Amino acid sequence: MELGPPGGSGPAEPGPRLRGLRGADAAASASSLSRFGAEAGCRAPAVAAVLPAGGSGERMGVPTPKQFCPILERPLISYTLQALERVSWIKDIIVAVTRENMETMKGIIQRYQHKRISLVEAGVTRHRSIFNGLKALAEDQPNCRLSKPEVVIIHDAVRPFVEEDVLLKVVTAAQEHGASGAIRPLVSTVISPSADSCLDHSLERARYRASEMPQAFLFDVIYDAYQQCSDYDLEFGTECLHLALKYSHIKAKLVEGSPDLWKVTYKRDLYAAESIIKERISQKVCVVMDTKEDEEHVGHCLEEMLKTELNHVKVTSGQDLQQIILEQCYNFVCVNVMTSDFEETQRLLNMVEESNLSILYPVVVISEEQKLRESLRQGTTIISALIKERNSGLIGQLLVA
Ligand SMILES: Nc1ccn([C@@H]2O[C@H](COP(=O)(O)OP(=O)(O)OP(=O)(O)O)[C@@H](O)[C@H]2O)c(=O)n1
Ligand SMILES: O=C(CO)[C@H](O)[C@H](O)COP(=O)(O)O
Repeated sequence: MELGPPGGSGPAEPGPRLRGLRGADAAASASSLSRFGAEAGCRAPAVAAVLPAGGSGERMGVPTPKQFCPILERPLISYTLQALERVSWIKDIIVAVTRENMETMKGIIQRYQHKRISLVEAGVTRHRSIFNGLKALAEDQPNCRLSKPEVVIIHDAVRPFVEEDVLLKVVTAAQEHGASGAIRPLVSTVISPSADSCLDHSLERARYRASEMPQAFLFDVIYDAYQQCSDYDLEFGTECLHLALKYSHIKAKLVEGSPDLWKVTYKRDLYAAESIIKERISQKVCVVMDTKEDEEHVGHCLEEMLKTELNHVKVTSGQDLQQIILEQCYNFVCVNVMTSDFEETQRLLNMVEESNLSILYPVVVISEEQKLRESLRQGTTIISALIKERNSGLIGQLLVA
């Protein structure tokens, strides 16, 4: 078992530019847990998360385990970690990975500057991987820098679209009921075949639900259950809520989850995940103008036109760039009207690269006011198409219209 930040020194700290917003985010996020807790009549608990990431992804049918498969050039697991890291009240994130993928995982943590992560060795089944994660959090582990949380979230590494609201709901429900999990309506009816592959019986679909993730538990409830459960459970079990019921006699509170909580399982799920990510990061675009006056002319018109295609369009001067990057905008359009030396554009490129997230940021440069004025509609169509398509071959390119 490996504990503590991977790679000795752990992932690099964010630069001072990034710290400000994260601090503000953290405060807002932490208070959301206390507020939520207060509304539900509970106090904010200490929370950690365990992410099983030790599978081989057989059903995906590709050699790389699915959690390491790239989506827009970034490994799937990195999106899941990012989703959990955004939630500042999750103190520790324990990821279970196989020994052979330990270095790959450390590389991902380093590359994407993931925080609050500890690695443990995965087991041969999902339940065994989760159990290893829980053991790392239990108080009695020697040389362990982690402390036992009151509530532990369990979430598959291959469910990247988990939002803070559902995490809050399962954590608060776990605090009250001992266990909680996200559910979804069934898409297909569940039937039971007989030995000769004939229908034995079918279930009434409306009465059943699909069990999804995240799930949350009072730590002692789920840890006790894992300590008591049989080898058969650890080998063939698929449901943590069931272990809490069977061994700790806790009936989990079920919480309605969003459709995006599904588990990436087959190859087509990677394409679906990519589409969702593209859709999300295409919604915000920042148009950087090189002079104030232009905002009233080309910039203003461009902004208005882009708004017909994209949700959030913000025109800014180059001075505000740092703030825009802090707000995690993923698309920049530089309009160089007054100059042709691309100084401002180069500054933007440098900042985007330094922010270490550049892989997701296409940069589009439109030059020459006259041309842009003449074909504003065409320019808008090209810009929106580039942003929505996110062809990796165009990332970081200077496109001169
Ligand atoms: N020994 C295992 C098996 C699975 N998992 C993790 O459990 C989660 C959900 O499991 P599943 O979707 O079944 O993943 P795989 O086992 O990798 O997929 P498959 O069943 O297709 O092989 C995944 O994040 C997976 O990495 C794990 O930590 N340890
Ligand atoms: O949905 C789930 C929770 O109930 C689990 O993700 C699922 O049970 C994992 O099982 P498997 O690894 O066999 O796909």
